[in-house]
Amino acid sequence: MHTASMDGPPLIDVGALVDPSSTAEQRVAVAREIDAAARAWGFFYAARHGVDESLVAEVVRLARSFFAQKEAVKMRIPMSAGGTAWRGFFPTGGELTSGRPDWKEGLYLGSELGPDHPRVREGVILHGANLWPDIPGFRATVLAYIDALEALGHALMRGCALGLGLPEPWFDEHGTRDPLLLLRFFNYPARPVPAGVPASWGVGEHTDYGLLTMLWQDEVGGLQVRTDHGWVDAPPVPGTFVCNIGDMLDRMTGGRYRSVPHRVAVNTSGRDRLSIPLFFDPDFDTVIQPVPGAGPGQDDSGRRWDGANLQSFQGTYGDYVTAKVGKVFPDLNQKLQRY
Ligand SMILES: O=C(O)CCC(=O)C(=O)O
Ligand SMILES: [Fe+2]
Repeated sequence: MHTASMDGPPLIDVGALVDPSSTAEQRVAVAREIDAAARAWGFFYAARHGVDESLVAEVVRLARSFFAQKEAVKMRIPMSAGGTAWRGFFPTGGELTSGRPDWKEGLYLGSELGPDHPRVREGVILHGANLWPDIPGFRATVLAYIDALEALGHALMRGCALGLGLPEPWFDEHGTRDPLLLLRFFNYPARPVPAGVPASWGVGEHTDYGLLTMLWQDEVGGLQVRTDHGWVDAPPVPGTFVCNIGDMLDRMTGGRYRSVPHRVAVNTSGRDRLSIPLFFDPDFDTVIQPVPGAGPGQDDSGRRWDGANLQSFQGTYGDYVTAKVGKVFPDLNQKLQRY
């Protein structure tokens, strides 16, 4: 296993997991590397991931053209218009990750569900239609990207299953048949934090809620990962996705695969930083249960950013994420309380 930087998360060639002609032996070899990285770091870089380079480049171009618009144009699709589907644009300072505003702006997207979808009809949070900016090609390209990353997510989860000694399709049959997919475009402005705005981070320390996050980042850098020996950079590596384990996979594996805190420094590079995470999460109705062979997880509340004992969580993924969402977006919380 080579490392992406001297002492950053490992870089893994995941080609065998996405290549239909690979052998079981080749896939097991990749799974072993993912297993080691998920235990030691909770993070790895996925190289040779099979997502078309030109599709990635097109998404990046569209994301940049979205953020380059005037604030008033971006505010034509504010998150407040997305309601409980949790879609749309929020301006810098609009998201509170660790109770403080983050110095970033973002566009929230996800699987496109029409008004007749049963969950949309029921008003289930995080489900619904996107708010599309008025930019040619935006919708088709974003939806193609979500599909491509969904395929990669399933492939990486099959690698996790193999790494855990489970049958390859184990997660497909236990929670990811219809995964919750959330896509975000983030712009960390070069513009400094104005005096009086209490923003100390691009994104404050947090863990991700679901199973697996696949993040594209540009060449600016700023992502940091917590280790037992302090914070370590996860610098940009062209052609890769930074992948990290979320809370639910930590819970399901009894802490064997770790959902590790990370954060993004305020951008002082002099140019804007773009990042694009895709959150590959369990089906909303999945009751989160330990995988076969998972030991009893240890209470890790003393180490966790939110003081929660993840291993004691009982319920569906929907229960978990609903409780979290309201803390990050106070406006949405008010809606949830009414809901
Ligand atoms: O922008 C990044 O590099 C990381 C963002 C992140 O951690 C998140 O959105 O959960
Ligand atoms: Fe994150």
